[in-house]
Amino acid sequence: MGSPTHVMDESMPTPVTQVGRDGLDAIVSRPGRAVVAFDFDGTLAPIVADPEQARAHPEAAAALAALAPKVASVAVITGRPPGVAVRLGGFDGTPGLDHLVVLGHYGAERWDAATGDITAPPPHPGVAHARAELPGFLDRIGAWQGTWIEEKGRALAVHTRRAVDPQAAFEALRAPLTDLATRHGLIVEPGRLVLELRPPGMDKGVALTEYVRELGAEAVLYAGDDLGDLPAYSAVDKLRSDGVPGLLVCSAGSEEVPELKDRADLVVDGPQGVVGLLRALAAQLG
Ligand SMILES: O=P(O)(O)OC[C@H]1O[C@H](O[C@H]2O[C@H](CO)[C@@H](O)[C@H](O)[C@H]2O)[C@H](O)[C@@H](O)[C@@H]1O
Repeated sequence: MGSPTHVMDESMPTPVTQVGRDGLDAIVSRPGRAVVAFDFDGTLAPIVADPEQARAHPEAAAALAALAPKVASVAVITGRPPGVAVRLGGFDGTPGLDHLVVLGHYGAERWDAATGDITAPPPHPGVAHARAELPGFLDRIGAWQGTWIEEKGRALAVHTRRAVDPQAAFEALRAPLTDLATRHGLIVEPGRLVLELRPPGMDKGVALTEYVRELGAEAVLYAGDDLGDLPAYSAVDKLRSDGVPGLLVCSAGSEEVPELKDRADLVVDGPQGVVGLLRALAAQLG
């Protein structure tokens, strides 16, 4: 694959791959049959050291709102609890986003703007056990200073961005946290300097595929930046092979996760580039 197109301005870019161009053509020619879906952190929201301080790019909600009435659905698919993504994104009550869907916790929970309701399965008992064990466990294994636990309700995220050597701190935790997660029937979801202990059985690929099927969509766009977005990338590949054209976008604001760039049809410069793409697409759809 060649070097993907980078979006710097707000003209509609040309995807570097033929399948990506076909995906974009399908979205533009039948927008009312298209689902456009976005990851939150790193894609709609710039990465910051404290997850609670993260906010969607200041123009993201308006750009999503300009696009939403022109397509079948705009969705946010995130590892965050859906209510947190809605709050940090400023999505609730935004005119134009009255049908936004947020698939949170990698698709395990769903928030519908139309009702304001969150639907969620029962909690996994392993999370409570892991929660009780985790602080002492991190002390015992000598986790790097600056390592901290984000309480997510349905999951626990161990962050290393605040350590002196975040990547070394991350690598040192990977195997022991995988052991702990396995003992409690959980999986480890690696992300950008974060290892999340969460229930198995759902990922962004399953969430995206089910949503596309639910709507009977005939084209799909997915934009992401992190390892947790790779299942959604694979889902778009599979949908394409099943006859649903798709466009894969990588929000590449840093070199933290190089894995997505090579698989993307289009690379944009972080959340600012995603906002530019949203605007360009909305303008093209008239
Ligand atoms: O699926 P996403 O929307 O990308 O959410 C994945 C994780 O995002 C958050 O962590 C990331 O963003 C933080 C704020 O910018 C940053 O400090 C951290 O290093 C990143 O990994 C969130 O805190 C996690 O719970 C999500 O799983």
